[in-house]
Amino acid sequence: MLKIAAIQIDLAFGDPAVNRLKIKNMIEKASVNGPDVIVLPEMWNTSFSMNNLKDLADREGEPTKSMISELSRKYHVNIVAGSIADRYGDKIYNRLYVANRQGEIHSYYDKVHLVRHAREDEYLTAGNTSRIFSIDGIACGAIICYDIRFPELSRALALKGAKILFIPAQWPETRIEHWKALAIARAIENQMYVVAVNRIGSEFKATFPGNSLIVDPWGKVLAESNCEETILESEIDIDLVERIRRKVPCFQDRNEAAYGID
Ligand SMILES: NC(=O)CCC(=O)C(=O)O
Repeated sequence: MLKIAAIQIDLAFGDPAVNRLKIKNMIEKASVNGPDVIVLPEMWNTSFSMNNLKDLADREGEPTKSMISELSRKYHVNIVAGSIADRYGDKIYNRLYVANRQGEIHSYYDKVHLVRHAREDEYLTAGNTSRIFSIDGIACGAIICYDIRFPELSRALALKGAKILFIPAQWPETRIEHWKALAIARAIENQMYVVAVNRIGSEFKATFPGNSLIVDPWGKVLAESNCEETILESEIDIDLVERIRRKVPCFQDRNEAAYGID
């Protein structure tokens, strides 16, 4: 069994120092119950403070990487460090880092689909690949928020062997039905666990209702939060992935030749 702890919080707009402190405190709090994996929400250092992003974003992952590395080592826990605004030269990525229990940052993922209707693409550089990473020997993948609308990306991760899909987000209340339905759909169609972590609070005209979810590969919601600051916890049985893939063998019945996709 793998114990998941998803951190659902409000974020301070454009104030990385305040957000870092909050994240640190929440990781400490979550660690009390001995989780195997802690998961953080999207763009938790700066939030979507786009006009100031060049100044506020991390530089090549710092100081976030050092902080996450120290905390994962201290609490002997894997951390899927949500995503942060991360500047490399002139480019800023919406980037997720992964740390293991030894404090090694061993993988990262850059949000592939930027929200054009919210002008994310004017400030951020999109990623161009999906990545598999290991958590205690289990193949996992991550996508970020809007990426959930593109089933091809989650499917690519499933085909590469992912058994757990992590989805940090800042998903607004106005489209919350989509969030829940899509999280469950990604779990069912790929027969994998989905850990979908949203924030709460509000920014400009958007309100974020939380509704973080942990969904099993059958589509059953194991844990769901409402609109408050919380640590959403669930234990997951990774063997269930194979049991369900044997019972309903969709992956064996795929017919790529018929799909007409290169
Ligand atoms: N931060 C996001 O990617 C928001 C995505 C969203 O609101 C939507 O897809 O709807």
